[in-house]
Amino acid sequence: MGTVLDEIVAGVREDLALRQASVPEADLRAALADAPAPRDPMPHFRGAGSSVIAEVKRKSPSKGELADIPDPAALATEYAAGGAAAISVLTEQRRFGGSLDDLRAVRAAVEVPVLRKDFIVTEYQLLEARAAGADLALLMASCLPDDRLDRLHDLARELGLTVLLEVHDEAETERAIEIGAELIGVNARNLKTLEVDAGTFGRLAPLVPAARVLVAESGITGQADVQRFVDEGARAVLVGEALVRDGAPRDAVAAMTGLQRRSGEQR
Ligand SMILES: O=C(O)c1ccccc1NCC(=O)[C@H](O)[C@H](O)COP(=O)(O)O
Repeated sequence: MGTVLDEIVAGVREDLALRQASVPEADLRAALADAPAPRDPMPHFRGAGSSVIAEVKRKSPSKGELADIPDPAALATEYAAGGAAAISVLTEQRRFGGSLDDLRAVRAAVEVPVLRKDFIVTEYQLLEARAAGADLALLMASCLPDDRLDRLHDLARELGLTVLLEVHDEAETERAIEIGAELIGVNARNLKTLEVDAGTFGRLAPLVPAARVLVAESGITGQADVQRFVDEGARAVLVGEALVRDGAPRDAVAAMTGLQRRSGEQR
């Protein structure tokens, strides 16, 4: 039997085949001419104190329904007002309830860079991301064999997308370093078992050269968690559930933003 991740990716591929049948790749490439210019999130992540990538997330395989989000643009506007450095939009439909329409709506509403958070396994999905106005795209080492990760990483950069390259163990971290990823996300959630281990970041961060920007992802519930990851070397945190469940998302983002490392050199 396959893992949850295998099942998600299989669904993603089925939905993708339908979209590819209705919008040929050539049309998508032509649409890129009309896409807004990509915005660079790196200066913000390299600034002083913690940055927050605030996520629009309706539901998840690990938790089921999280929040009713009828207007993702309104939520993103609150996040941006709280000081979010970027907005992550989960565009996977079956298990997370998202869409590229969510991403387009968010992109039109905020000035901060927008991340397409999905299970990207083909070139076509990167073209879709850019055509919809994404500034960043997630690539997950756990979903992609070496040669495919290399190709997608190269194409993303050609398209002007900043890649958030997600890792969960030592081998994936080595690959991310080798490939030259500037922005490396350490996901505390094991996507095969869905277990969250907050110790993952502290174990992997020392393997990563200081010039790369580290993002701590998943299971972050508030300021204390952010402070812990900042102390361990994170420049940014990616937060979904805690923000979508919070009645005051603007304040919640503000509380997680700008925290300084309490000891040691800033990465
Ligand atoms: O969130 C899940 O249950 C999940 C399951 C399988 C694959 C991916 C999954 N989540 C994607 C993410 O990486 C998170 O949405 C993101 O890191 C935010 O996590 P959280 O703050 O814990 O909502």
